Amino acid sequence: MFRKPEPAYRHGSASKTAVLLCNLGTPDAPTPAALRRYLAQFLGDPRVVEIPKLVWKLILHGIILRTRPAKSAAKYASIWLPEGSPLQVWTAKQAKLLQGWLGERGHQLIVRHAMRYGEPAIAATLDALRAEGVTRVLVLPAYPQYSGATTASVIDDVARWALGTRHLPELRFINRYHDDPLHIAALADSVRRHWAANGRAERLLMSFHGMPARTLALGDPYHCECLKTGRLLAEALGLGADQYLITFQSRFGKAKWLEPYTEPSLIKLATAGVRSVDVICPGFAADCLETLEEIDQEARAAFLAAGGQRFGYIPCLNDSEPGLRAWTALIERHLQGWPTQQAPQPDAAQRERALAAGASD
Ligand SMILES: C=CC1=C(C)c2cc3[nH]c(cc4nc(cc5[nH]c(cc1n2)c(C)c5CCC(=O)O)C(CCC(=O)O)=C4C)c(C)c3C=C
Ligand SMILES: [Fe+2]
Ligand SMILES: [Fe+2]
Repeated sequence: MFRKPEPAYRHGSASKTAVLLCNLGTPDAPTPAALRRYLAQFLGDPRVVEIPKLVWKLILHGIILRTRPAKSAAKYASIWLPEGSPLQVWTAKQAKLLQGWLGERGHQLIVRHAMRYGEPAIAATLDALRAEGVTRVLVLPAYPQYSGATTASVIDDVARWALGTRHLPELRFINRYHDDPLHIAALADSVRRHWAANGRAERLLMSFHGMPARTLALGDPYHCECLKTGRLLAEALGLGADQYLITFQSRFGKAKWLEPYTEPSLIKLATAGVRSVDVICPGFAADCLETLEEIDQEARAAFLAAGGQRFGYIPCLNDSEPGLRAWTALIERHLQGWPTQQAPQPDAAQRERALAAGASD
C-alpha cells in the first residue's frame, strides 16, 4: 500500500488536539457542472446508495447525472448566499464559533470543519492538521442521529485517510447526540423563540431527512433515533400526542422510504382543516437545500395550496448560542482524558492559605 511521505519524527514534540466538525458537503456553485461533480461523488458513495455497484453506475451515469444536475442547480440558485452555499457558510461559522466557546472554557485546541463530499475535503483537512503537529483528533459528524449513509460515511472517509497515513493521530468519533439533554433544550428553545415572535400554530411538524425504509430492517438505528429526538422535544415543550407529528422528507428514487412523508402529511393536515403549522427540521445541524428550499419553499407552497393559511418555518440551530453550548458540552465530554484544558489556577487567597498551612506551592 502506498503511503505518502511524512515529515521526520521529532523527539519531544508536544501533543496537540483538534476537533473536526464534519458535515455532508455541498456543490461549490449553483451550476449544473458543479452539481454533476458533487452528485457524482455523493451518490457514488456505496453508503448512500446500496444497490449492486455496476447496476447503480449505469443508472447514475446514464440517467441521473444527465438530468438531475440542472434541476438541482436551479434549486440551489434559489437559496445561494453572496458568501456561498448556506451549508458551507453555516458549517464554517460553527467551527469558528466553537473555537471561541472551547477557548473560553480553557481548552487549547484547534477546531476545523470539513465536508464528506466536496471541499474542504476530510483527508486534506486531516493532512493539514497533521502538518500543524496535531496528535489527537476528535471527529464530530454534524448529524444528531446516526445513520449508515451519513455518520458512518464520515467515519469511512477518516478510515480511508488513515489507511494512507503512517503516523496516525489518536482518533475519536462522536456517533450521535440525538438524545443529549442540552441538544434537546436547544431545539426546544428555538421553538419557544419562534412561538414568542410569531404565535403558536395548531401543530408542530418535525421533519427529518428520510432514508430507504429497508435500512430500518437492516439494522440502521436512524429511524429510532429520529423518533426519540422527536418524542424528547415534544416532552420538553409539553406537547400532547395530538399537537405534533414526526415526518420524513427528501425521498430519492422510487423505493419506499421511511414514512410518513413530509409533504403528503402537510397536505393531509390542510385538507383535514388544520390552518396553521410550525415546521422544524431537528435532523439538520445547519440550514441547507433540504430545509430552505424543500421545506421553507416547496412544502410551504404545498400546505398553502391545500388550504393551509399559516406556515412557520423554524430555522436549524445554525449559530445559535444554545446549539453551540450543547456542542461545547458534548465535545468536552468526549475530550475527557485528553489534556486540552489548563489546570484551574488557584486564586491568590487560596494560595496564601495553602502557604500559611505550610503546604509547598
Ligand atoms: C441529515 C441527514 C441526512 C441523511 C440521513 C441523508 C440521506 C440521504 N440523502 C440522499 C440524497 C440526497 N441528499 C441531498 C442533500 C442533502 N442531504 C442532507 C442530509 C442527509 N442526507 C443534507 C444536509 C443535504 C443538503 C446539502 C446542501 O448542499 O445543502 C441531495 C442533493 C440535492 C439534490 O440534488 O436533491 C441528494 C441527492 C440519499 C440517497 C440518502 C440516503 C440514503
Ligand atoms: Fe440527503
Ligand atoms: Fe424504530
